[in-house]
Amino acid sequence: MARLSVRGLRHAFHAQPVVALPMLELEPGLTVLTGPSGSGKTTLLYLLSGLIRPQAGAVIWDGVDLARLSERGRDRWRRAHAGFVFQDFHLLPELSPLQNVLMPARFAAFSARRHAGRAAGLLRRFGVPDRRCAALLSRGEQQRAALARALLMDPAALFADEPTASLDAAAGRVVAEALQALAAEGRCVIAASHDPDLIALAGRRLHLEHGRIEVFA
Ligand SMILES: Nc1ncnc2c1ncn2[C@@H]1O[C@H](COP(=O)(O)OP(=O)(O)OP(=O)(O)O)[C@@H](O)[C@H]1O
Repeated sequence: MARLSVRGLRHAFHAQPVVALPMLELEPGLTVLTGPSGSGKTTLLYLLSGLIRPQAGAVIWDGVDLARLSERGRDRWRRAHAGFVFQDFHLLPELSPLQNVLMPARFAAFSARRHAGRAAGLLRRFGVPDRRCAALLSRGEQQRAALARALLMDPAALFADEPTASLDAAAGRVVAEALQALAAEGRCVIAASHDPDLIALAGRRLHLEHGRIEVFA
């Protein structure tokens, strides 16, 4: 079970403060980051997942401070502990859904064959049909395939940037409910979103505005 502690987190672009978060403790559950465009939601997601190193402060996952790791160390941490879902899926359209889901295994010590059963199980779980290539999936199916890919290595932390923004309301609700179910299984799921359905399912909301962050339980 993942636990996140943030202390004195600050990050600025061109001397313009974007993220200032003195303290945050997160246990497994669904947390949504809200706020107007440009308020720093994506930047905060990147800081919490170690994609960028903060200029000040600590981002501690289960005792490991990502801010003290090298870029390679953070890469290694992400491969073992983090999954990512993006607004536009980021699937490779010419590969099958199964091949897409297996992508994270290419860096793993085990061969892709060891992961094939788990990948197929995840596609079944999210109701993604077997097609010749991912480009033939509906948008909702593509995002569910992306969710399956994010879960291949069974990460304790799942990060999602506007995961329902490219979907219609019905497909978006399916993805939002899947994120809630994944959080209920003991993961820290952190999603930036404007989607009222997803926000309504969150156990916690962080609202970003003018560099300030308010926490709503
Ligand atoms: N690499 C960068 N270099 C310079 N400025 C950046 C960089 N990344 C983000 N910013 C700036 O930081 C601010 C916050 O951007 P960010 O993408 O985190 O906001 P957001 O809340 O996710 O916005 P949106 O909802 O539009 O995606 C913006 O003013 C943006 O222009």
